[in-house]
Amino acid sequence: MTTLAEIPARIASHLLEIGAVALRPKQPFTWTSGIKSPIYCDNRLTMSYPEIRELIAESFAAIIRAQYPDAEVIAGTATAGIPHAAWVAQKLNLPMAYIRDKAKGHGKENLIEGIIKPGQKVVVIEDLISTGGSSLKAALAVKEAGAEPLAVLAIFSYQLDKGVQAFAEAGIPLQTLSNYAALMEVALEKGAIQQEDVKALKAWREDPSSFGN
Ligand SMILES: O=P(O)(O)OC[C@H]1O[C@H](OP(=O)(O)OP(=O)(O)O)[C@H](O)[C@@H]1O
Ligand SMILES: O=C(O)c1cc(=O)[nH]c(=O)[nH]1
Repeated sequence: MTTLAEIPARIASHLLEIGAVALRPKQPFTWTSGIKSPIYCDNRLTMSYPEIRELIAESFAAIIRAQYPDAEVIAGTATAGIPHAAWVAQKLNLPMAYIRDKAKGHGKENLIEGIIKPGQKVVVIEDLISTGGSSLKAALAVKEAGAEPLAVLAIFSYQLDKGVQAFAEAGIPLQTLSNYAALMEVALEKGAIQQEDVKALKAWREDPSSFGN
């Protein structure tokens, strides 16, 4: 049995094992925020591993049962949060919705798909937090629908100052199953990265916006 305290290392270890974490310092990745980064974490790969996605869903569900027992809707962020939200909603026998990054340009032109009613308490499920921009936008959409975002839960956070501050300013609780610190520790232990990689990543994290420019 895994205790809650073991989850960050266990999830980090799984992400490394399935090749979700890529380092590419010489050919930086472009993140959704426009930030150039020597590291990319593709949590979407967890969908393809039933035992890992089950651990993720059960961990999210345990947090919601313990801390947000009033949750009435589980809402995924499009696209990578959607499957995890579906598995959590199924476990908790709660309604599920998802929130697009922008309203659909045709059909019903919805931003939110599924039902979120005014006054309902909503937990937002995201796969990853970099700047927090995407998930906070989703939480804002929940508010604009007249509902209450109780928290954002995500699989992984880079723990960047920008993201941490954005959540604090928005007054929305953020909880993640794993994070950058746990990933670095496990990756060093496993020999997946070397001390010099950690040093280079540290320099990038201190000023991510100017990296690769
Ligand atoms: O915290 P942020 O700076 O907003 O970055 C994190 C977001 O970026 C990724 O989504 P992406 O835009 O790549 O879209 P996807 O979910 O459709 O893959 C990820 O799934 C998060 O939603
Ligand atoms: O910020 C992003 O766009 C981002 C970073 C990352 O490591 N993984 C991901 O899926 N998106």
